[in-house]
Order: sequence, then C-alpha cells, then structure tokens
Amino acid sequence: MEDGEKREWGAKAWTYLSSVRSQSPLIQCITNFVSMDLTANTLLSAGASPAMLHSPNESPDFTPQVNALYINVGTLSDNWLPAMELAAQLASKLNKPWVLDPVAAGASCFRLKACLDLISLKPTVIRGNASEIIALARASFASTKGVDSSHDSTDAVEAAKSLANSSGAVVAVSGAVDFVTDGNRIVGARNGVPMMQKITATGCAVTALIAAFVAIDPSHAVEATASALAVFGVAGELGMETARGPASLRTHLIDSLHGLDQTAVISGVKITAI
Ligand SMILES: Nc1ncnc2c1ncn2[C@@H]1O[C@H](COP(=O)(O)OP(=O)(O)O)[C@@H](O)[C@H]1O
Ligand SMILES: Cc1ncsc1CCOP(=O)(O)O
Ligand SMILES: [Mg+2]
Repeated sequence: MEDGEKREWGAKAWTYLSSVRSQSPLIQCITNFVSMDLTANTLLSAGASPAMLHSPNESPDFTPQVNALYINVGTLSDNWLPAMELAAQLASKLNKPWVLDPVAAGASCFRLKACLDLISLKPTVIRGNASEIIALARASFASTKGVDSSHDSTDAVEAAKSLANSSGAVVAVSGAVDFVTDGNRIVGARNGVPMMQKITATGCAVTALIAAFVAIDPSHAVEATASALAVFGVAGELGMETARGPASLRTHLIDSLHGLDQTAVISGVKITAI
C-alpha cells in the first residue's frame, strides 16, 4: 500500500470523524429490533445523535429536521414498510442523504421486492454484505443464508458496480475487505477483525455510521462511506486487543470508537483505490 495514499485517506477519515464529533448530526434510524441498541450506541460513541423514530405519523414532522435517514429492513413486516417508504420519499424530496441496509435481501420475495422498491426512492448509499448485494444486482434470489453472507466481498465487486450504475447510489460491500463504488471508481478498506462477524448487528451499526459520515459531506459519498467503514474497522482492531470474545469485543469496540484519536485514525486506516 502506497504510504502517501494511505496517509491521505487516514487524514480524510479523521476529518470526517472530527466533524461528526463537532457537528453531532441527527440521524433518524428506522431499523430492526435486533440492532437498535448497538446502532444507537455506535452513533453516540462516534459523536452523532441517533433517534429511532419510525411512525409514519411522525416522519412528516421529524424527517425534515434530521441530517440523514437510515433505513434497515432487518425485521421487516407489512406495517413497517410504508413507514420506511414514506421517510425515504421525504428525505429524497428534501435532498437529505439517506442510507439503506438491505438485510437478507435474497432471503424472500417479499424482502427482495421491498428492497428494490426502496432503492427506486434513490438512497445515497446502499451497504450490504456480499450475498445481499449480489441478490439486489441480479434482482433475484441468490444463494444466501438469512442475514449472513455466503460469499466473500471480492465475489460481489462486479455486482456492486452494476447496482451502483442501475440505482445511482454509492454501493458498499462489507467483508474482510470493504469495497465502495459509485459504479465507476472502486476503493477498498482493509480494516476490521473477523470476530466482528460474531457480534449481531455490526453490519447494521456500520451502515448507521455511514449515514452519520455522509450527513457531514453528502456530495462525497464514496469518501464518507469508505471512511466510516475504515474507522469502524480500526475501532474493532483496537477493541480486539483487549477483548476475550464477541461479547467483550462489542463493548470494547464501542469504547474504542469513542476514544479514537488522530494518531490512531491516521496510522490505522487502510483505504486504497482499487
Ligand atoms: N473477515 C473480516 N475481517 C475483518 N472485518 C470484517 C470481516 N468480516 C466482516 N468484517 C467487518 O464487520 C462489519 C460487519 O460486516 P459484515 O459481517 O459483512 O456485515 P453483515 O453483518 O451485514 O453481514 C464490517 O465493519 C466489516 O468490515
Ligand atoms: C439476526 C437478525 N435477524 C434479523 S435482523 C438481524 C440482525 C442482522 O445484523 P447484521 O446484518 O448486522 O449481522
Ligand atoms: Mg447485515
């Protein structure tokens, strides 16, 4: 990895994290029951302000106030979908960034269709694991294992490019390497530790962090998305130094994210153009 490029990305990621801390963007999260706690705590420890408000009766008042919207279909049910669609429509109309996590997109017809309908409402960023991104790019069931991926992130790079081109969104595929693309350029972030997969909702939490970073700089969604993924990964690496397993890593990851300083971010972030 070229040292100058690595340091430049590290400095960029630090600027985003510092701005999240100083501006504390308000993030509306319509997310699944499993992830609510980790997602809110991740946003708080990064310096953002999470609000888990999902009623369609509130979105007309609340969505105009937020800096970004985060939608996650993890525990999707019939009555939540219209709430997601309404909030996404409002965000798009108001030119506010919104970010989609298509959890288990290939697991059922209902879920796949819901995700594709949400994507037609123009998310700024879509972040999923490899199986989810492949299912969306093909608009069909892919071999998937519920919320977990049965592919490596490298298997989904072409699917991510194709989804970015068809949707107009920046697309991120997470995994051992996190890839981010606008359909044209691709950047890779090589941070994180495998044990992050053993904590439920780390994917959901990092997608919320992407929303906070994109709230700071919506017109550079590739940079903001790659930075959020790398910063979360660095927090995981530092957390792993003292963790004894997934449960303590969860705690230590949040602590590390809260405590990250400039040196840790600039020296730790491993982002490169692919
Ligand atoms: N093998 C790995 N090595 C390092 N980090 C990983 C690995 N797998 C996943 N991660 C990290 O864990 C987080 C969740 O990603 P992932 O498990 O792919 O999402 P999901 O939980 O939605 O399936 C991301 O920050 C990602 O970078
Ligand atoms: C286990 C589970 N079931 C429905 S949503 C969810 C959480 C998924 O979280 P992540 O995609 O971050 O692993
Ligand atoms: Mg997920």
